[in-house]
Amino acid sequence: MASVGPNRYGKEGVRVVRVRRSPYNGDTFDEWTVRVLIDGDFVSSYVDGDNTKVLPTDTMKNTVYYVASRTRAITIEDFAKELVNYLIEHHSQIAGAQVRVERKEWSHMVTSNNSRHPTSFVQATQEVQFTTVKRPRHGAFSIVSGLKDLMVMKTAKTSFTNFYRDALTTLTDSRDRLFGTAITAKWTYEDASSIIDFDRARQQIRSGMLDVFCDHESESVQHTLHAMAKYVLERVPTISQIHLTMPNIHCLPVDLTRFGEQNKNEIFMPIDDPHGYIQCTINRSTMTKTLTTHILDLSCGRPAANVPVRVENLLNGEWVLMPTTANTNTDGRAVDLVPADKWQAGQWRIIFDIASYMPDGFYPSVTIEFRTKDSAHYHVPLLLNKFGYSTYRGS
Ligand SMILES: O=c1[nH]c(=O)c2[nH]c(=O)[nH]c2[nH]1
Repeated sequence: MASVGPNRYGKEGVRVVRVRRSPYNGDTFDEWTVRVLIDGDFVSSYVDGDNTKVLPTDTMKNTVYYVASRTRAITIEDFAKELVNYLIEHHSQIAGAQVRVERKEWSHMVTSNNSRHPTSFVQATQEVQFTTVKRPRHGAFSIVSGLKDLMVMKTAKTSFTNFYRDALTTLTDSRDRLFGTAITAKWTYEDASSIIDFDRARQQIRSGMLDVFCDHESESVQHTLHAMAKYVLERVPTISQIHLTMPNIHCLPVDLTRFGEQNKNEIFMPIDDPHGYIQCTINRSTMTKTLTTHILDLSCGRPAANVPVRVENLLNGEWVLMPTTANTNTDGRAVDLVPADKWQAGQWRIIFDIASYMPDGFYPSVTIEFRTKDSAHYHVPLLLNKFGYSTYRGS
């Protein structure tokens, strides 16, 4: 007997261009490619050829255009969330939906007199941004976002030495090779149902990866990949995991002695294939914990979600803002508020910006100052109502 296992279907490659018109600030231009997949009560369509519950994939394509025309979403993640919700809310036979959106970067053209042209755009990079947003009918969103084809190269601080050797090893140590790769990064949001500024997170992740790539004293692709992922996890608290793929696009020095010339490490031959291929997933749970907090709203006995939190350290008599800024999640928590390399014994303060959470409260913001004796994990919560607050050293 044959039985139908997991199945899903949908539309792939729905291409959408969206122009948002603004006579004052100039237009915006988005190019998205969308894939919609649904699962649910569809076994009879496979077994009996019964199409009565089958939402045509052609209708799914139309739904993409319809939701695109109505949405106020700026980010691909928020658009994908709306599309998932629309499909689940309008079709009772759907048990779960997932939407993938890929976005190509078009930016305003800058003309030769250095002004941003309001209605002309250029695609200056091959880089693609993407997201996959999923939700079961009775469950929470999960969101994995990323970018691919981010081409980078470094010509210094890159070696590969002291590697394992056997009888077939011909590679020699190199202390001054080139390191070129096309980065693919995929990260998972910890609490995808909370309000997240997805574009800001993507920007922080992208620039964090590139900062590390530039300055890292690389012993290998593996070594730099890990440093990039760790740095990003420490600075972007809304993500719980990052997966990086970094092919090693070899550039081999050309032997110029055949032509009576010396190669001063300047002339290389790029090799497409074969190439090295390095992948690794780094999870937050395997990392050192630093400072965490949570806010409990005592007026209703519930966690206070989406409250902006920042941390400062007293260094040489001045308060220095830490690079990690966070909003509390739906459990009222904010984790890893300080990057591990900055977490040390000293005087610290957490500033909770509660004005928007409690607009009629007495305190627009609360600052909690405390001293740490070491770089162990500290948990400093805030218990809050409209007219009072308290705190304690938690664990
Ligand atoms: O950074 C590298 N990692 C490797 O695993 C490897 N293997 C190799 O031949 N060259 C390199 N380079």
